[in-house]
Amino acid sequence: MLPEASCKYGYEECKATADWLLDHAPVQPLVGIVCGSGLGGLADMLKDQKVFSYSDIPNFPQSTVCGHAGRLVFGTLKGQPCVCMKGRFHLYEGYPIEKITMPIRVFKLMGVETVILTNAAGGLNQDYKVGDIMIIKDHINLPGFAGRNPLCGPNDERFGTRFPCMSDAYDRKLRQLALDVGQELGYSHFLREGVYCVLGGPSFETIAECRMLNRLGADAVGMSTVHEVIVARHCGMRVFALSLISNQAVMDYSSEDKANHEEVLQTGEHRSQQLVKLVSTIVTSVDQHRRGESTKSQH
Ligand SMILES: O=P(O)(O)O[C@@H]1C[C@H](O)[C@@H](CO)O1
Ligand SMILES: Nc1nc2[nH]cnc2c(=O)[nH]1
Repeated sequence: MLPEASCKYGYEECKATADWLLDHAPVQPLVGIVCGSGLGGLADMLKDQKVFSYSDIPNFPQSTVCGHAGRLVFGTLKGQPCVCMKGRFHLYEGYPIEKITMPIRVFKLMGVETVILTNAAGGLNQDYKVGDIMIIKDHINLPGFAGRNPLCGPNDERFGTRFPCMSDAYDRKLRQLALDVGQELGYSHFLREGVYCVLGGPSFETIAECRMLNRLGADAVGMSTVHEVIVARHCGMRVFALSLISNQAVMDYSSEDKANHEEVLQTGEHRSQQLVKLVSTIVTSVDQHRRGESTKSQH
């Protein structure tokens, strides 16, 4: 017997949402940006904005977490048409995993080619400091080990293949571009490259869990991004992702430190200017890169 098709957030619903947005938006976006906890300021960099409340968008989930405003912002960045999610969805909010990632498929159906994801994360790597920005080069999908993968269930070939590759999930050229841009901006002393591990949350990790994750090869731990990355790669979009190290994961039994959401939001505020500068310069360069590629292909 075939498994029951769970079509609640399937192709037709994503297409209806994408069509509705395209009918109402001022631009057709090529770049999609997802703002992490406390990083909603990234949306402010867009010019000529048109803002939609998630509650007004057909089929869209609602934000329930402080630091996630629940607004979709369309606009341009140096002429580049963009869409920015000011607020994302997390497993711990109680949403089905395919609902968390539904906006990524809506991005795809609106014509987005490159997705830039940001998050706040706890630093596991002992060389990292609070306020560092980590370019994600790879991930560990811990919920995926237990079968929680957004691609579980019937595969819709209109989005992508049944068995997508993930060894190249984080675009190498965009990572290099970010390192170059970071160097030009004088950010190299707080720019890192590392491995992000997703957990379900909402409780923060125990000391033993942090030690284990670090030994497994994770440099930072969080509660998001990976599911969105898997869905974005499944449907062929280019992915770039950043973690803001918002707090140091507690790894020492003598420490009095306690992870908390207030610190996460505060670090976002402190680093927001540099993060905006970094992301906006990358987006502008992505455009030049794309134009360069299309000029090349015409010759
Ligand atoms: O949406 P992100 O991954 O930035 O949010 C992180 C994980 C939790 O939602 C929250 C914990 O402070 O921040
Ligand atoms: N799981 C997890 N998510 C975070 N988001 C921001 N900081 C943290 C953290 O320390 N752990």
